Amino acid sequence: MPLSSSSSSSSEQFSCRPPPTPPYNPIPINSKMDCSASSQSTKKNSYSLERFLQEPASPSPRTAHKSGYRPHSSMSRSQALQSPTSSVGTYPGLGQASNRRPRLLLMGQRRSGKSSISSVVFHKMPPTETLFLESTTRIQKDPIQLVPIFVLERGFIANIWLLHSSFMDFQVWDFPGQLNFLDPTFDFDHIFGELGALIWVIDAQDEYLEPLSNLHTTIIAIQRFYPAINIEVFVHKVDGLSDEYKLDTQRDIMQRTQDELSDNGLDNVQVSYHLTSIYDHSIFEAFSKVIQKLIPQLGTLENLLNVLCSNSGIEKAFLFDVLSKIYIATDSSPVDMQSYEICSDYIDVIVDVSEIYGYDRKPQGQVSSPTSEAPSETQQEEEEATLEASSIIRLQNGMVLYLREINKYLALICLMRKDSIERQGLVDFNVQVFQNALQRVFEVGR
Ligand SMILES: Nc1nc2c(ncn2[C@@H]2O[C@H](COP(=O)(O)OP(=O)(O)OP(=O)(O)O)[C@@H](O)[C@H]2O)c(=O)[nH]1
Repeated sequence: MPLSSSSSSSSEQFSCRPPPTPPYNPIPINSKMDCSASSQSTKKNSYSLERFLQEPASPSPRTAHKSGYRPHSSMSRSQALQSPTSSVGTYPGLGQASNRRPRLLLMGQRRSGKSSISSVVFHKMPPTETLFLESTTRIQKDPIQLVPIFVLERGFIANIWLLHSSFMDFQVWDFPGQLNFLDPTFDFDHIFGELGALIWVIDAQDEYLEPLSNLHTTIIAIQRFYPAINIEVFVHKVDGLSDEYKLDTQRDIMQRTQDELSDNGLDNVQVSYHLTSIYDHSIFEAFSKVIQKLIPQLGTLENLLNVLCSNSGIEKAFLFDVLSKIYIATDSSPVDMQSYEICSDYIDVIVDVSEIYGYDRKPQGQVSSPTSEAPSETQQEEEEATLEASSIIRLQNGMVLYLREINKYLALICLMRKDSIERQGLVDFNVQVFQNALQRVFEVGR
């Protein structure tokens, strides 16, 4: 939906790093990027942006975008809720390796909040409604995939598939707290084979020594056979705790885990810890980090975002999955919670506005052929079919939020100073280059 709003809102306490030195440049379209380089590097190497722009070959996602596109924003929230699909996407690298979806496994003691996390993040359940969730008794397998039904209905499978093969495709398994996977009746391989990440949820408001001991047993058991699994510990329900107590709890859990693993000769196991709550953005932030680790092209995405930021006067850029509000990549400057929160809230604003004022964009192929009676109307329809949603919000503290729809599921949200948006043509151009590069990166991955 071509959406362009310009409004003012207040935002206090905005901490951002100082602006890059102007003048900012258009991203040189013949610059090269190292797709395998570390995320910190913005060195230019093996992928030419010019090549991204000029290679004709296969039908480009951009064409697909034009021809089979329905703006994400025009999909109603209720549709999103009813759909079993979320939009974190299909990530070809992972899927291709095994032909099976990588899994995120949620484990932890009973009532620690596993089902609530899954419902809030992937099904948009309001946090307060999780109070009525019943205890899980069987393993819940939740496919999070992105070949949405309405794409097939629209008959643009080939084009859209290209577009959608760029995202992640995985399953979230909710493992009931009362089940013991070490029981010989459980198929260990079925549970842990193909696992991308094990998310262990600990209720920080409850006694956690026993769950912690179960976590240690689990890590020790899976390390022998599946050392590549990412182990993520969510120190959950921290909304009721003071800042000091939260950090103390996290520190204690880390220390005990480290000691236990060292005692068992597992000094090098990488365990990540996140303080989370479904009542604020922390759960989305934590999931963003978990999912980013499963995207092999993360370094490339970060490099592209770094180049975009440094050439356009952007302070912080996030590539968001709109439905889940998980960011799949950001530039390599540190993420501060306030920036993330305001960008995440911005998505809600845009989705709400689009639900009211959005409309179905006709795919290019369905735009009626020009007639002598109404040529201008057809032209307008064609133009609308090719426009991405975009929006700018000016904040009272001099910062600007810039949103640009990248494709059906992804949106780029940038925070910049007011003087950077004065060169909006330049920013738009650079974002377009970034968008094309992104599509090519995913095509190459496919
Ligand atoms: N305060 C607070 N409560 C939470 C949070 N997350 C979940 N809860 C509450 O914790 C309770 C248990 O949540 P569930 O999601 O059912 O827990 P579970 O781990 O799936 O439980 P089992 O299905 O028995 O394994 C619910 O009443 C939730 O509302 C949180 O971040 N903060």
